[in-house]
Amino acid sequence: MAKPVSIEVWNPNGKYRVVSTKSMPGTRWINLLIEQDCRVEICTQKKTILSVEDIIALIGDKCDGVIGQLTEDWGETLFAALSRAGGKAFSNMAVGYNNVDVNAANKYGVAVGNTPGVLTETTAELAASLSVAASRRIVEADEFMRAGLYDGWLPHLFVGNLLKGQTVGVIGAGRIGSAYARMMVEGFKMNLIYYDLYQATRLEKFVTAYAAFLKANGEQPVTWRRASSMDEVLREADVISLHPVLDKTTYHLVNKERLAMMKKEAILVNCSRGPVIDEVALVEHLKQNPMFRAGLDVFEDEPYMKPGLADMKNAIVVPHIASASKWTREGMATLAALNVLGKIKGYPVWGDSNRVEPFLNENAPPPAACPSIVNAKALSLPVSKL
Ligand SMILES: NC(=O)C1=CN([C@@H]2O[C@H](COP(=O)(O)OP(=O)(O)OC[C@H]3O[C@@H](n4cnc5c(N)ncnc54)[C@H](O)[C@@H]3O)[C@@H](O)[C@H]2O)C=CC1
Ligand SMILES: O=C(O)C(=O)CO
Repeated sequence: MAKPVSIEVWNPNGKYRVVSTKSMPGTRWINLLIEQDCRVEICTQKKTILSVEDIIALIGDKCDGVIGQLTEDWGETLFAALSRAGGKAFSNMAVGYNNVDVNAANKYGVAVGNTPGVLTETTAELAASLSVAASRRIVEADEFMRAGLYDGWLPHLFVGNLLKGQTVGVIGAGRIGSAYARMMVEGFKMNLIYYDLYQATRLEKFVTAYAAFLKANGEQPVTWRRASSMDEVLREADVISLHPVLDKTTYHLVNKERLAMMKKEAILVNCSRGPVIDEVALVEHLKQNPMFRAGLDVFEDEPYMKPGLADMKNAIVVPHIASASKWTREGMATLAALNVLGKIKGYPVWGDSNRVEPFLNENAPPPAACPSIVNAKALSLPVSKL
Protein backbone atom coordinates (compact mmCIF):
# COMPACT_ATOMS: atom_id res chain seq x y z
CA MET A 1 0.00 0.00 0.00
CA ALA A 2 1.50 3.34 -1.09
CA LYS A 3 2.22 5.97 1.57
CA PRO A 4 0.01 9.10 1.55
CA VAL A 5 1.66 12.12 -0.09
CA SER A 6 1.19 15.73 1.08
CA ILE A 7 -0.76 17.95 -1.31
CA GLU A 8 -2.13 21.48 -1.76
CA VAL A 9 -5.67 21.65 -3.19
CA TRP A 10 -7.15 24.36 -5.44
CA ASN A 11 -10.86 24.49 -6.32
CA PRO A 12 -11.86 21.46 -4.17
CA ASN A 13 -15.28 21.09 -5.84
CA GLY A 14 -13.95 20.95 -9.41
CA LYS A 15 -15.37 18.16 -11.56
CA TYR A 16 -12.06 16.93 -13.03
CA ARG A 17 -9.18 15.96 -10.78
CA VAL A 18 -5.78 17.05 -12.15
CA VAL A 19 -2.63 16.25 -10.20
CA SER A 20 0.69 18.05 -10.56
CA THR A 21 3.57 16.09 -9.08
CA LYS A 22 5.43 19.36 -8.36
CA SER A 23 4.70 22.98 -7.67
CA MET A 24 5.36 24.82 -10.98
CA PRO A 25 6.23 28.49 -11.66
CA GLY A 26 3.44 31.07 -12.12
CA THR A 27 -0.26 30.85 -11.37
CA ARG A 28 -1.74 31.06 -14.87
CA TRP A 29 -1.60 27.30 -15.31
CA ILE A 30 -3.60 26.82 -12.10
CA ASN A 31 -6.17 29.47 -13.07
CA LEU A 32 -6.65 27.99 -16.55
CA LEU A 33 -7.43 24.59 -15.01
CA ILE A 34 -9.74 26.01 -12.34
CA GLU A 35 -11.69 28.07 -14.90
CA GLN A 36 -12.45 24.81 -16.71
CA ASP A 37 -13.85 23.08 -13.63
CA CYS A 38 -10.72 21.22 -12.52
CA ARG A 39 -9.80 20.43 -8.95
CA VAL A 40 -6.02 20.94 -8.92
CA GLU A 41 -3.87 18.98 -6.50
CA ILE A 42 -0.21 19.90 -6.21
CA CYS A 43 2.21 17.60 -4.45
CA THR A 44 4.07 19.47 -1.72
CA GLN A 45 6.20 16.55 -0.57
CA LYS A 46 9.70 17.78 0.37
CA LYS A 47 11.49 15.29 -1.84
CA THR A 48 12.98 16.31 -5.17
CA ILE A 49 12.49 13.07 -7.07
CA LEU A 50 9.22 11.23 -6.49
CA SER A 51 9.20 7.45 -6.69
CA VAL A 52 6.71 5.43 -8.71
CA GLU A 53 5.10 4.50 -5.38
CA ASP A 54 4.70 8.19 -4.41
CA ILE A 55 3.05 8.94 -7.76
CA ILE A 56 0.69 5.97 -7.49
CA ALA A 57 -0.42 7.40 -4.14
CA LEU A 58 -0.96 10.80 -5.77
CA ILE A 59 -3.02 9.31 -8.61
CA GLY A 60 -5.32 7.54 -6.15
CA ASP A 61 -8.65 6.04 -7.23
CA LYS A 62 -9.87 8.86 -9.45
CA CYS A 63 -7.62 11.04 -11.51
CA ASP A 64 -8.34 12.63 -14.88
CA GLY A 65 -4.82 13.75 -15.71
CA VAL A 66 -1.32 14.25 -14.35
CA ILE A 67 1.32 16.89 -14.98
CA GLY A 68 4.69 15.33 -14.21
CA GLN A 69 8.41 15.97 -14.35
CA LEU A 70 11.36 14.63 -16.33
CA THR A 71 12.82 13.10 -13.15
CA GLU A 72 9.92 10.62 -12.94
CA ASP A 73 9.77 7.16 -14.41
CA TRP A 74 6.55 7.11 -16.45
CA GLY A 75 6.32 3.50 -17.56
CA GLU A 76 3.84 0.63 -17.59
CA THR A 77 3.15 0.80 -13.83
CA LEU A 78 2.16 4.47 -13.77
CA PHE A 79 0.16 4.43 -16.99
CA ALA A 80 -1.73 1.36 -15.73
CA ALA A 81 -2.46 3.18 -12.45
CA LEU A 82 -3.56 6.35 -14.25
CA SER A 83 -5.79 4.39 -16.59
CA ARG A 84 -7.40 2.50 -13.64
CA ALA A 85 -8.15 5.88 -12.06
CA GLY A 86 -9.93 6.97 -15.27
CA GLY A 87 -7.03 9.17 -16.44
CA LYS A 88 -6.80 10.27 -20.07
CA ALA A 89 -3.71 12.44 -20.14
CA PHE A 90 -0.20 12.89 -18.82
CA SER A 91 2.08 15.78 -19.70
CA ASN A 92 5.75 16.16 -18.95
CA MET A 93 6.68 19.72 -18.01
CA ALA A 94 9.58 19.39 -20.47
CA VAL A 95 10.19 19.06 -24.18
CA GLY A 96 12.32 15.91 -23.74
CA TYR A 97 10.32 12.81 -22.85
CA ASN A 98 12.91 10.05 -22.62
CA ASN A 99 11.55 9.37 -19.10
CA VAL A 100 8.22 8.32 -20.66
CA ASP A 101 7.44 4.92 -22.16
CA VAL A 102 5.16 6.12 -24.94
CA ASN A 103 4.31 2.55 -25.99
CA ALA A 104 2.97 1.89 -22.49
CA ALA A 105 0.91 5.11 -22.68
CA ASN A 106 -0.45 4.00 -26.07
CA LYS A 107 -1.44 0.63 -24.61
CA TYR A 108 -3.58 2.37 -21.98
CA GLY A 109 -4.85 5.06 -24.37
CA VAL A 110 -3.23 7.86 -22.38
CA ALA A 111 -2.19 10.99 -24.30
CA VAL A 112 1.38 12.13 -23.58
CA GLY A 113 2.13 15.84 -23.77
CA ASN A 114 5.40 17.78 -23.88
CA THR A 115 6.29 21.47 -24.09
CA PRO A 116 8.22 22.41 -27.25
CA GLY A 117 8.52 25.92 -28.63
CA VAL A 118 8.75 27.76 -25.32
CA LEU A 119 12.24 26.76 -24.21
CA THR A 120 14.21 26.78 -27.44
CA GLU A 121 15.94 30.16 -27.05
CA THR A 122 16.39 29.86 -23.27
CA THR A 123 18.11 26.50 -23.59
CA ALA A 124 20.23 27.65 -26.53
CA GLU A 125 21.29 30.71 -24.50
CA LEU A 126 22.62 28.47 -21.73
CA ALA A 127 24.54 26.36 -24.24
CA ALA A 128 26.01 29.59 -25.66
CA SER A 129 26.84 30.77 -22.11
CA LEU A 130 28.65 27.50 -21.33
CA SER A 131 30.55 27.77 -24.63
CA VAL A 132 31.75 31.28 -23.81
CA ALA A 133 32.42 30.48 -20.15
CA ALA A 134 34.53 27.46 -21.15
CA SER A 135 36.45 29.27 -23.90
CA ARG A 136 37.28 32.22 -21.64
CA ARG A 137 37.70 30.18 -18.42
CA ILE A 138 35.20 32.38 -16.57
CA VAL A 139 34.42 29.99 -13.72
CA GLU A 140 38.09 29.25 -12.96
CA ALA A 141 38.85 33.01 -13.03
CA ASP A 142 35.91 33.75 -10.71
CA GLU A 143 37.13 31.14 -8.20
CA PHE A 144 40.65 32.58 -8.39
CA MET A 145 39.37 36.10 -7.71
CA ARG A 146 37.22 35.06 -4.74
CA ALA A 147 40.11 33.09 -3.27
CA GLY A 148 42.03 36.38 -3.05
CA LEU A 149 44.70 35.15 -5.47
CA TYR A 150 44.61 38.11 -7.87
CA ASP A 151 47.63 40.32 -7.30
CA GLY A 152 47.78 42.18 -10.60
CA TRP A 153 47.37 41.92 -14.39
CA LEU A 154 49.65 39.40 -16.06
CA PRO A 155 50.13 38.57 -19.77
CA HIS A 156 49.44 34.86 -19.18
CA LEU A 157 46.60 35.09 -16.68
CA PHE A 158 43.61 32.91 -17.73
CA VAL A 159 44.34 33.02 -21.42
CA GLY A 160 41.55 31.26 -23.34
CA ASN A 161 40.41 30.94 -26.95
CA LEU A 162 38.92 33.50 -29.33
CA LEU A 163 35.67 32.21 -30.81
CA LYS A 164 35.56 34.52 -33.83
CA GLY A 165 36.64 32.69 -36.97
CA GLN A 166 36.66 29.28 -35.24
CA THR A 167 34.26 26.47 -36.11
CA VAL A 168 31.20 25.63 -34.08
CA GLY A 169 29.90 22.08 -34.41
CA VAL A 170 26.30 21.23 -33.67
CA ILE A 171 25.09 17.66 -33.24
CA GLY A 172 21.31 17.54 -33.46
CA ALA A 173 20.29 20.70 -35.34
CA GLY A 174 16.62 20.64 -34.35
CA ARG A 175 14.89 23.53 -32.57
CA ILE A 176 17.49 24.11 -29.86
CA GLY A 177 20.56 23.08 -31.87
CA SER A 178 19.59 25.46 -34.69
CA ALA A 179 18.90 28.34 -32.28
CA TYR A 180 22.30 27.75 -30.64
CA ALA A 181 24.02 27.60 -34.05
CA ARG A 182 22.51 30.95 -35.02
CA MET A 183 23.65 32.53 -31.76
CA MET A 184 27.24 31.35 -32.23
CA VAL A 185 27.37 32.22 -35.94
CA GLU A 186 25.71 35.61 -35.64
CA GLY A 187 27.05 36.56 -32.22
CA PHE A 188 30.65 35.39 -32.58
CA LYS A 189 31.03 35.07 -36.37
CA MET A 190 31.92 31.39 -36.11
CA ASN A 191 31.79 29.01 -39.06
CA LEU A 192 29.26 26.20 -38.74
CA ILE A 193 29.46 22.46 -39.28
CA TYR A 194 26.46 20.40 -38.21
CA TYR A 195 25.26 16.83 -38.14
CA ASP A 196 21.65 15.75 -38.02
CA LEU A 197 19.64 12.95 -39.55
CA TYR A 198 17.64 15.64 -41.38
CA GLN A 199 18.67 18.72 -43.30
CA ALA A 200 18.32 21.95 -41.27
CA THR A 201 17.11 24.00 -44.23
CA ARG A 202 16.10 27.12 -42.30
CA LEU A 203 19.43 27.20 -40.50
CA GLU A 204 21.34 26.79 -43.74
CA LYS A 205 19.35 29.65 -45.33
CA PHE A 206 20.02 31.86 -42.34
CA VAL A 207 23.79 31.32 -42.37
CA THR A 208 23.91 31.80 -46.17
CA ALA A 209 22.07 35.12 -45.86
CA TYR A 210 24.25 36.21 -42.94
CA ALA A 211 27.41 35.38 -44.89
CA ALA A 212 26.14 37.53 -47.79
CA PHE A 213 25.40 40.36 -45.36
CA LEU A 214 28.92 40.21 -43.91
CA LYS A 215 30.47 40.12 -47.37
CA ALA A 216 28.43 43.10 -48.51
CA ASN A 217 29.77 44.98 -45.48
CA GLY A 218 33.37 44.17 -46.30
CA GLU A 219 33.72 41.57 -43.54
CA GLN A 220 34.94 37.98 -43.72
CA PRO A 221 31.84 35.87 -44.48
CA VAL A 222 30.96 32.91 -42.25
CA THR A 223 30.65 29.45 -43.81
CA TRP A 224 28.46 26.41 -43.13
CA ARG A 225 28.51 22.73 -43.97
CA ARG A 226 26.25 19.78 -43.26
CA ALA A 227 28.56 16.92 -42.27
CA SER A 228 27.85 13.44 -43.62
CA SER A 229 28.92 11.89 -40.32
CA MET A 230 29.12 12.92 -36.72
CA ASP A 231 32.83 12.08 -36.66
CA GLU A 232 33.46 14.80 -39.24
CA VAL A 233 32.03 17.36 -36.81
CA LEU A 234 34.10 16.02 -33.93
CA ARG A 235 37.33 16.21 -35.94
CA GLU A 236 36.80 19.68 -37.36
CA ALA A 237 35.00 21.79 -34.79
CA ASP A 238 36.57 23.88 -32.04
CA VAL A 239 33.37 24.08 -30.00
CA ILE A 240 30.86 21.22 -30.16
CA SER A 241 27.39 21.41 -28.67
CA LEU A 242 25.11 18.40 -28.30
CA HIS A 243 21.37 18.85 -28.91
CA PRO A 244 19.87 15.53 -30.04
CA VAL A 245 16.99 13.74 -28.33
CA LEU A 246 18.05 10.88 -26.04
CA ASP A 247 17.11 7.51 -27.49
CA LYS A 248 18.80 4.23 -28.36
CA THR A 249 20.67 5.89 -31.26
CA THR A 250 22.15 8.70 -29.16
CA TYR A 251 23.04 6.83 -25.93
CA HIS A 252 26.82 7.31 -25.39
CA LEU A 253 27.05 9.02 -28.77
CA VAL A 254 30.20 10.68 -27.42
CA ASN A 255 32.37 7.86 -26.10
CA LYS A 256 36.09 7.26 -25.52
CA GLU A 257 36.86 6.74 -29.22
CA ARG A 258 34.96 9.83 -30.30
CA LEU A 259 36.51 12.01 -27.59
CA ALA A 260 39.90 10.95 -28.95
CA MET A 261 38.91 12.29 -32.40
CA MET A 262 38.33 15.79 -31.09
CA LYS A 263 40.93 18.56 -31.10
CA LYS A 264 43.09 18.65 -27.97
CA GLU A 265 41.79 22.16 -27.15
CA ALA A 266 38.18 21.59 -28.16
CA ILE A 267 35.19 22.54 -26.02
CA LEU A 268 32.32 20.08 -25.57
CA VAL A 269 28.95 21.40 -24.37
CA ASN A 270 26.00 19.24 -23.38
CA CYS A 271 22.56 20.71 -22.74
CA SER A 272 20.65 17.70 -24.11
CA ARG A 273 20.61 14.63 -21.83
CA GLY A 274 23.47 13.25 -19.73
CA PRO A 275 23.62 9.73 -21.22
CA VAL A 276 24.44 11.18 -24.66
CA ILE A 277 28.01 11.33 -23.28
CA ASP A 278 29.86 8.41 -21.65
CA GLU A 279 30.67 10.47 -18.55
CA VAL A 280 33.32 8.08 -17.20
CA ALA A 281 35.19 8.37 -20.50
CA LEU A 282 34.78 12.15 -20.40
CA VAL A 283 36.31 12.42 -16.92
CA GLU A 284 39.31 10.40 -18.11
CA HIS A 285 39.62 12.55 -21.24
CA LEU A 286 39.51 15.77 -19.18
CA LYS A 287 42.27 14.37 -16.94
CA GLN A 288 44.49 13.41 -19.86
CA ASN A 289 43.86 16.61 -21.83
CA PRO A 290 44.00 19.66 -19.56
CA MET A 291 43.39 22.06 -22.47
CA PHE A 292 40.15 20.25 -23.43
CA ARG A 293 37.11 21.83 -21.78
CA ALA A 294 33.54 20.79 -21.11
CA GLY A 295 30.39 22.73 -20.21
CA LEU A 296 27.75 20.41 -18.80
CA ASP A 297 24.15 21.10 -17.82
CA VAL A 298 23.13 17.44 -17.74
CA PHE A 299 24.69 14.29 -16.27
CA GLU A 300 24.48 10.58 -16.86
CA ASP A 301 23.08 9.68 -13.43
CA GLU A 302 21.39 12.88 -12.30
CA PRO A 303 21.59 14.26 -9.70
CA TYR A 304 25.01 12.61 -9.34
CA MET A 305 28.24 13.26 -11.19
CA LYS A 306 30.61 10.44 -12.09
CA PRO A 307 33.61 10.20 -9.74
CA GLY A 308 36.29 12.76 -10.47
CA LEU A 309 34.18 15.17 -12.52
CA ALA A 310 33.72 17.66 -9.68
CA ASP A 311 37.52 17.94 -9.32
CA MET A 312 38.14 18.83 -12.94
CA LYS A 313 39.02 22.51 -13.36
CA ASN A 314 38.50 22.17 -17.12
CA ALA A 315 34.81 21.31 -16.68
CA ILE A 316 31.98 23.73 -15.88
CA VAL A 317 29.02 21.99 -14.30
CA VAL A 318 25.55 23.45 -13.68
CA PRO A 319 22.46 21.63 -12.33
CA HIS A 320 20.17 21.10 -15.38
CA ILE A 321 19.12 24.77 -15.58
CA ALA A 322 19.17 25.28 -19.34
CA SER A 323 15.43 26.07 -19.52
CA ALA A 324 15.42 28.01 -16.27
CA SER A 325 14.22 31.48 -17.29
CA LYS A 326 11.03 32.75 -15.62
CA TRP A 327 9.16 33.24 -18.91
CA THR A 328 10.09 29.79 -20.14
CA ARG A 329 9.31 27.90 -16.96
CA GLU A 330 5.91 29.64 -16.62
CA GLY A 331 5.26 28.87 -20.28
CA MET A 332 6.21 25.21 -19.82
CA ALA A 333 3.78 24.95 -16.88
CA THR A 334 1.01 26.53 -18.98
CA LEU A 335 1.60 24.24 -21.96
CA ALA A 336 1.76 21.13 -19.77
CA ALA A 337 -1.51 22.09 -18.02
CA LEU A 338 -3.21 22.83 -21.36
CA ASN A 339 -2.10 19.47 -22.79
CA VAL A 340 -3.83 17.70 -19.91
CA LEU A 341 -6.87 19.99 -19.89
CA GLY A 342 -7.31 19.73 -23.67
CA LYS A 343 -7.42 15.95 -23.58
CA ILE A 344 -9.84 15.91 -20.64
CA LYS A 345 -12.15 18.28 -22.52
CA GLY A 346 -11.85 16.28 -25.75
CA TYR A 347 -10.14 19.09 -27.69
CA PRO A 348 -8.17 18.30 -30.86
CA VAL A 349 -4.39 18.55 -31.04
CA TRP A 350 -2.82 21.83 -32.18
CA GLY A 351 -1.52 21.61 -35.77
CA ASP A 352 1.96 23.07 -35.20
CA SER A 353 3.45 22.35 -31.80
CA ASN A 354 6.32 24.79 -32.46
CA ARG A 355 3.91 27.72 -32.82
CA VAL A 356 2.69 27.98 -29.26
CA GLU A 357 2.33 31.78 -28.86
CA PRO A 358 -1.51 31.70 -28.87
CA PHE A 359 -1.38 29.51 -25.74
CA LEU A 360 0.99 31.87 -23.95
CA ASN A 361 -0.90 35.14 -24.53
CA GLU A 362 -2.08 36.17 -21.07
CA ASN A 363 -4.61 38.64 -22.50
CA ALA A 364 -6.71 36.13 -24.41
CA PRO A 365 -8.16 32.72 -23.66
CA PRO A 366 -6.01 29.90 -25.08
CA PRO A 367 -7.19 28.02 -28.20
CA ALA A 368 -9.40 25.01 -27.55
CA ALA A 369 -6.64 22.54 -28.40
CA CYS A 370 -3.87 20.48 -26.80
CA PRO A 371 -0.60 22.33 -27.59
CA SER A 372 1.59 19.22 -28.07
CA ILE A 373 0.72 15.53 -27.78
CA VAL A 374 3.57 13.25 -28.85
CA ASN A 375 1.43 10.15 -29.38
CA ALA A 376 -1.43 11.94 -31.17
CA LYS A 377 -1.01 9.79 -34.31
CA ALA A 378 -0.80 6.51 -32.40
CA LEU A 379 -4.02 7.40 -30.56
CA SER A 380 -5.65 8.75 -33.78
CA LEU A 381 -6.43 12.07 -32.09
CA PRO A 382 -8.03 14.71 -34.33
CA VAL A 383 -5.94 17.72 -35.40
CA SER A 384 -7.22 21.24 -34.76
CA LYS A 385 -8.25 23.34 -37.78
CA LEU A 386 -7.68 26.61 -35.84
N1 LIG B 1 19.10 20.77 -20.50
C1 LIG B 1 17.85 21.16 -20.55
O1 LIG B 1 17.30 21.77 -19.64
C2 LIG B 1 17.06 20.87 -21.78
C3 LIG B 1 17.32 19.76 -22.53
N2 LIG B 1 16.59 19.51 -23.66
C4 LIG B 1 16.92 18.33 -24.44
O2 LIG B 1 17.19 18.76 -25.78
C5 LIG B 1 16.59 17.84 -26.67
C6 LIG B 1 16.36 18.48 -28.01
O3 LIG B 1 15.29 19.40 -27.94
P1 LIG B 1 14.70 20.10 -29.26
O4 LIG B 1 15.77 20.81 -29.99
O5 LIG B 1 13.50 20.86 -28.85
O6 LIG B 1 14.28 18.80 -30.06
P2 LIG B 1 14.19 18.59 -31.63
O7 LIG B 1 13.40 17.35 -31.81
O8 LIG B 1 13.75 19.84 -32.31
O9 LIG B 1 15.73 18.33 -32.06
C7 LIG B 1 16.39 17.14 -31.87
C8 LIG B 1 17.22 16.87 -33.11
O10 LIG B 1 18.04 15.74 -32.87
C9 LIG B 1 18.16 15.06 -34.11
N3 LIG B 1 18.62 13.70 -33.90
C10 LIG B 1 17.93 12.62 -33.46
N4 LIG B 1 18.73 11.53 -33.43
C11 LIG B 1 19.95 11.94 -33.84
C12 LIG B 1 21.18 11.30 -34.05
N5 LIG B 1 21.32 9.99 -33.81
N6 LIG B 1 22.23 12.03 -34.47
C13 LIG B 1 22.10 13.35 -34.73
N7 LIG B 1 20.94 14.03 -34.57
C14 LIG B 1 19.89 13.32 -34.14
C15 LIG B 1 16.75 15.12 -34.68
O11 LIG B 1 16.73 14.86 -36.06
C16 LIG B 1 16.37 16.56 -34.34
O12 LIG B 1 16.68 17.46 -35.39
C17 LIG B 1 15.32 17.37 -25.93
O13 LIG B 1 14.88 16.13 -26.38
C18 LIG B 1 15.78 17.33 -24.50
O14 LIG B 1 16.26 16.05 -24.19
C19 LIG B 1 15.58 20.33 -24.04
C20 LIG B 1 15.27 21.45 -23.32
C21 LIG B 1 15.98 21.81 -22.11
O1 LIG C 1 12.52 20.36 -21.30
C1 LIG C 1 13.43 19.55 -21.10
O2 LIG C 1 13.58 18.54 -21.81
C2 LIG C 1 14.35 19.78 -20.00
O3 LIG C 1 15.35 19.12 -19.88
C3 LIG C 1 14.06 20.81 -19.00
O4 LIG C 1 13.59 21.94 -19.54
